Amino acid sequence: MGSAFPRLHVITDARPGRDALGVVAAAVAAATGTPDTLAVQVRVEDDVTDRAAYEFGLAVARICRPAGVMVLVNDRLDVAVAVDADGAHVGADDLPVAAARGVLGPAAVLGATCREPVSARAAVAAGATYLGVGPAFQTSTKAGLPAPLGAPGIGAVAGAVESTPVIAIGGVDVDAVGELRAAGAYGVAVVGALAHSANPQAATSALLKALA
Ligand SMILES: Cc1ncc(COP(=O)(O)OP(=O)(O)O)c(N)n1
Ligand SMILES: Cc1ncsc1CCOP(=O)(O)O
Ligand SMILES: [Mg+2]
Repeated sequence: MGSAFPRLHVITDARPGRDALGVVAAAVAAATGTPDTLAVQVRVEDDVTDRAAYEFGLAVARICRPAGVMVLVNDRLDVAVAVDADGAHVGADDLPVAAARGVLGPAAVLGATCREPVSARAAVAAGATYLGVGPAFQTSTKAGLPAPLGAPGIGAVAGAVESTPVIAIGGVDVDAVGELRAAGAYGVAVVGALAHSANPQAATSALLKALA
């Protein structure tokens, strides 16, 4: 893994019947030569067993590690440790940020979901190294979310935390990257933009180019 924090976070599509590993392999192939531009976040459905999540995380790590691509694990810190991931991502229903930092240790990458400046500053103070902020726009891959923040809402959080990278998530496609970056987002996280693409490698290349 290189020294720069990745601007593109590809999150595995947790829905049944999806070729999640195929998308990961395509994304990693698109990042050949620039591995530190990409992170892959292992995200599974809540009802997936820890054993299955672990096996899936190992399979993702086997694709990412040889290529030098960062691996993060959503929610399940034990799985993150067990597969020797670079870090993890937590939200409101997961371990608190300070507790997650305690589990992962000082060197790990730790992301926290935030939607507004006050909780964003608190997450950084508690040990978050990046923030996942959204939904930026309407999304079809996660239900029950609050109203979209739009680029201005993303920018409000980015302005509140200054040097902590803000990763915009939710309904993000390549056409939205410029607007989100202009608002202050450091990078973006995507599920559907790749999972719904007929050519996830080309879609990743386009996102990486827009983020460069
Ligand atoms: C980069 C990034 N941002 C936000 C999220 C969402 O995390 P969370 O709010 O805990 O929701 P779930 O993903 O666990 O359903 C994320 N995973 N990654
Ligand atoms: C996990 C998560 N949190 C907010 S939106 C989302 C899913 C990703 O959104 P999209 O599929 O629209 O990229
Ligand atoms: Mg979560």
